[in-house]
Amino acid sequence: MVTTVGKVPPGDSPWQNACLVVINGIDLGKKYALLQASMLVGRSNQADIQIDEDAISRKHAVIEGHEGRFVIRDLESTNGTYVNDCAVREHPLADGDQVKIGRTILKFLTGSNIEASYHEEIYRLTTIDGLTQVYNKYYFLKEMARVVGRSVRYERDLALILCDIDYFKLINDSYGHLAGDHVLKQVAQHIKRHTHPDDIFARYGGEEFVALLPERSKSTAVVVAESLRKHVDSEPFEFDGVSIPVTLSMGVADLREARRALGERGGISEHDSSCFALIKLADDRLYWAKQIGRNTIVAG
Ligand SMILES: Nc1nc2c(ncn2[C@@H]2O[C@H](COP(=O)(O)OP(=O)(O)OP(=O)(O)O)[C@@H](O)[C@H]2O)c(=O)[nH]1
Repeated sequence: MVTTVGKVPPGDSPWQNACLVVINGIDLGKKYALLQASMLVGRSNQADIQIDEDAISRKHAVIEGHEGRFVIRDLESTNGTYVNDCAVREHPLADGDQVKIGRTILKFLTGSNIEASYHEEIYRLTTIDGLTQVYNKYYFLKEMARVVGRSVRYERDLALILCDIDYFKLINDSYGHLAGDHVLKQVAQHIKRHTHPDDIFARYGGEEFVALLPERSKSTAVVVAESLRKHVDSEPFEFDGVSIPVTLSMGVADLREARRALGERGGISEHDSSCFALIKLADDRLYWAKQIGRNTIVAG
């Protein structure tokens, strides 16, 4: 039997219908078609999938394709290769799997309509944060404008919680970036569990999250925030068998007080400034929560 290793001519390849798309990290949205029987992933400029990131080894992993099946193999890299958050030495890839090397996440796509899947994925990238899989800031601000408009029109309550992980840089520095990423994902899941399906919750920045609570007063939002704060404070965050202490600081505000602070009334045109005023009020309070010692909530 003769096995041909090397470039497969486009059009003849059962592998042309597979690719990796960067969903987190440098070159977001970049697509790598898996056209060769063996593709090297690493920092080296010899790599077929070259990712210039410190946390990635020069020859980090290899993806091998045979008869439409793909396997990823770690090449004894320093920081490991992960598939769907599990460290792997060698692992078959299935459609939708997320491969993480260093800070980069690549999504494996395969199937008969790879272009459609790819465009769907690109659309997801405009609304969903690749690391935490919750909404991103772009989506949040768009939705917030809509919800604020409705709350003003019908004079309904609307509260906002802005939440920041304390000393997150120290977590990265002490336990490594992979541990930091793990904490971000866990915190996102905790917030999700503490919010209502009608709430709009997003990753707002590096280690900052935001939740908009329609038809809820500030006092209700404070109860939600306090329960979340306590939960995260007492919950063990574990990564690679190591326990990481995590706490949150939060600023809480509501639309009525934000609009009072703005000194405006009625009309459509000021929705943008109402959004801005609400975020600013919560952000000022978050700043105070940090100043007075962290692991706390400021709401007024
Ligand atoms: N692991 C990881 N780190 C990130 C990510 N995004 C941002 N960061 C890091 O988050 C850190 C934020 O640090 P700072 O803004 O100094 O805040 P902090 O250390 O949390 O300090 P306080 O907010 O004052 O308690 C920076 O070191 C960023 O590099 C990410 O996606 N993953």
